Amino acid sequence: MVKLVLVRHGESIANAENIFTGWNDIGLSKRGIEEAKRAGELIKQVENFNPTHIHTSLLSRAIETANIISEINDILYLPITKTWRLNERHYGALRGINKDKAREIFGNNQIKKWRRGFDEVPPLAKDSLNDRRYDSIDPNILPKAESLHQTQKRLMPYYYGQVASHLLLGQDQLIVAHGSSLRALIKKLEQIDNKEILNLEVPNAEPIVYTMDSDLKIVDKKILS
Ligand SMILES: O=C(O)[C@H](O)COP(=O)(O)O
Repeated sequence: MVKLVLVRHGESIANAENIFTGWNDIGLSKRGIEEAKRAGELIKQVENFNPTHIHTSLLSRAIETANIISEINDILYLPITKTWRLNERHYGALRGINKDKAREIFGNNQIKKWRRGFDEVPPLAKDSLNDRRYDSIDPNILPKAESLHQTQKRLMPYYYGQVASHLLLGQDQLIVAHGSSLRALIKKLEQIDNKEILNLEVPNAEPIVYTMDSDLKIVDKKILS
């Protein structure tokens, strides 16, 4: 048996202010730092979880959470990979807008479709991000907004290549990422259909512990809170 643990970052300053974030790089709130510490303590109590690698995004809120969890678990020495493929879904032109304000502008139904639907793409950002953390990525594949489906398409090659490959060797893995990038991954891992995914929420800093068999079939799932 092998374990895969998924954690959404602790509350960010934008989460606290109810603002669409996506690829905007916003740090943890004070509460988010405490939540990350608690997630670290919860992970410490998972029996037989000995990760060999940590995977996170290029966004500070996830990196900070991964660092706090690593410190609490005495695993700061482990290799940590930061990849845009684990970034939050790109929220396009919605980034920076208060979610209640967006409901007033676009209507509740449309906002729900953009936030929780599988194929709905939010309105595109006007410009590509001018941010050197993305310099090494082909500009043709850098998104200006993403549906959950598109997020899943850019994430899964990383999961199969860099995470599942270790799990198949019996090496536990830890992923610290975001609400929608984790929903995209969970949808695939648990084969959740396009209708059911509307109801899946991934709260901040509640570790999800999967135990998998040698074919990476999920035999147990626990959400720690
Ligand atoms: O990017 C964001 O705004 C949040 O991380 C998650 O968005 P959501 O509340 O629509 O899931």
